[in-house]
Amino acid sequence: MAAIVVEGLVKRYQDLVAVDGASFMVEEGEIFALLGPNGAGKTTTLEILEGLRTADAGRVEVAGVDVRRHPRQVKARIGVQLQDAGFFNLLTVQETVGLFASFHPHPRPVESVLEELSLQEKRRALVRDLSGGQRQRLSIACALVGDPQILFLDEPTTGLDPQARRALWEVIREIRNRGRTVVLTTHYMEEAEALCDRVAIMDHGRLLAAGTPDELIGRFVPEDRIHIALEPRAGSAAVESLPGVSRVEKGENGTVVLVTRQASLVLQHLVSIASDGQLDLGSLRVDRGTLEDVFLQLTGRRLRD
Ligand SMILES: Nc1ncnc2c1ncn2[C@@H]1O[C@H](COP(=O)(O)OP(=O)(O)OP(=O)(O)O)[C@@H](O)[C@H]1O
Repeated sequence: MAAIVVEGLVKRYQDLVAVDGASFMVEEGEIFALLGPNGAGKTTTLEILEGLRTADAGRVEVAGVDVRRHPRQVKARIGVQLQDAGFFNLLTVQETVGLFASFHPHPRPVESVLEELSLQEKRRALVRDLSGGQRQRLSIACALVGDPQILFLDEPTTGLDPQARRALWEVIREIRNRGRTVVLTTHYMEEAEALCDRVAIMDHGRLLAAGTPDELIGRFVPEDRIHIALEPRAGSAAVESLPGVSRVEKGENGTVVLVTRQASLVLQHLVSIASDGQLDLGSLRVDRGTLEDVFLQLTGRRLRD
């Protein structure tokens, strides 16, 4: 069953169309990302799903409930990560999660949520003494303590160092593995690729494409690039005519790049002619397309220009 259904969503701020007819679905039990640059309309979309803003047009169903008609019922089923400005600096971690637990009719035990977020050892620490990564985990703990079916995270890893970011990915995967649905926003392509089951790419309020990272890469950047360093005496002629090679480009440091939609076929042939002694392979690397390339293909520009 779908956890979320969005159809023809439109939101305007005066003359600006912040969300321009977005339609997508989120399946139960998946990690789903709205991915796009600053100003793409991700937060606006998320806040409409959460019942915090009203749409100008379109239909939004969350956990089977129409958000516009029954916002309270929706709020009882979701968890929303607040930015840490909402915390009291002089409360401890345990007191903060306990406070959020008191807002819900059937909260989870505070202790089990602290454990899930690896915050047990910090339970007596004051909020003001936490690191950036610990604050992010605390804000997720507060969103989880009400035992929501669907968890919303707005840019959960922004500002974290790579290690804290990876630790948080693990936490988010665990939440999914416990059968919950996670909807997040990010402008990190590699985060969406590594963490999310499905992504929707947004730009200027429009939803450009949605699918698993593999589907999007397969659809929009179907070519792989096989970089090979040939020993000086080997000519590139032997590899240029291999079956499956669409074209040959020059790579860095004199490498030859075979562009192909059939990487495994080309690799088999490469290995076979190398073992026949017809080719002396120095080194070999296969580059697949990335979501960054998908974005470039769809918009003509890089995400982080
Ligand atoms: N309350 C508001 N009033 C007027 N314009 C707004 C308001 N909120 C957002 N906008 C505008 O709507 C557009 C979409 O903003 P939104 O915050 O949804 O984008 P975003 O993709 O979440 O960006 P970011 O990654 O920077 O958070 C932006 O151009 C923004 O300036």
